[in-house]
Amino acid sequence: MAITALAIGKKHESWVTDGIERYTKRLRKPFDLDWKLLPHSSRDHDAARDEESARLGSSIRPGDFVILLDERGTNVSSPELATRLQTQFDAGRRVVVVIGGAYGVSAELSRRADFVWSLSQLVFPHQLVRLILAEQVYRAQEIAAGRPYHHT
Ligand SMILES: C[S@@+](CC[C@H](N)C(=O)[O-])C[C@H]1O[C@@H](n2cnc3c(N)ncnc32)[C@H](O)[C@@H]1O
Repeated sequence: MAITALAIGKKHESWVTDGIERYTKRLRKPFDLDWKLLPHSSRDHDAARDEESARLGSSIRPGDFVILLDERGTNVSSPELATRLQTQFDAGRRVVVVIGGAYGVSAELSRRADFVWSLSQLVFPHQLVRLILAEQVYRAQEIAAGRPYHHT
């Protein structure tokens, strides 16, 4: 179990590192986030997207529950996210969250997703999406545990 976050770009940039650390270090199983950071493609646009998507896809196993972050997906509330994650943990599935690179992900990788999650219709830089993901997973953990971090 646990959550694997797959992202393009070998490191967290300095302007988001503190924030990502702040939340990641507070996570405990099964909500702990295991960051797998993959290199950018040196190619252009569609070729970069396809190469990066192939790399992201090769880190996904057949039984994984794949959440793709994409602004064209579905919005969920934080309590609903907590429930969705807990359901997958209860089923014994590893959750993999995919953050695309500058050009998003291929149609093939998109089809593999079990859930396409939109944070907003606004497009965010992928480094900022890492930070939002870390905070939302921490929030989901606290909601699932019944602790008061999330005020409704
Ligand atoms: C700069 S965006 C790429 C946007 C690009 N237009 C595309 O075709 O997907 C990089 C990645 O950040 C994530 N992302 C950006 N904004 C998002 C949002 N509002 N909701 C969910 N994910 C988002 C997605 O994973 C996206 O692939």
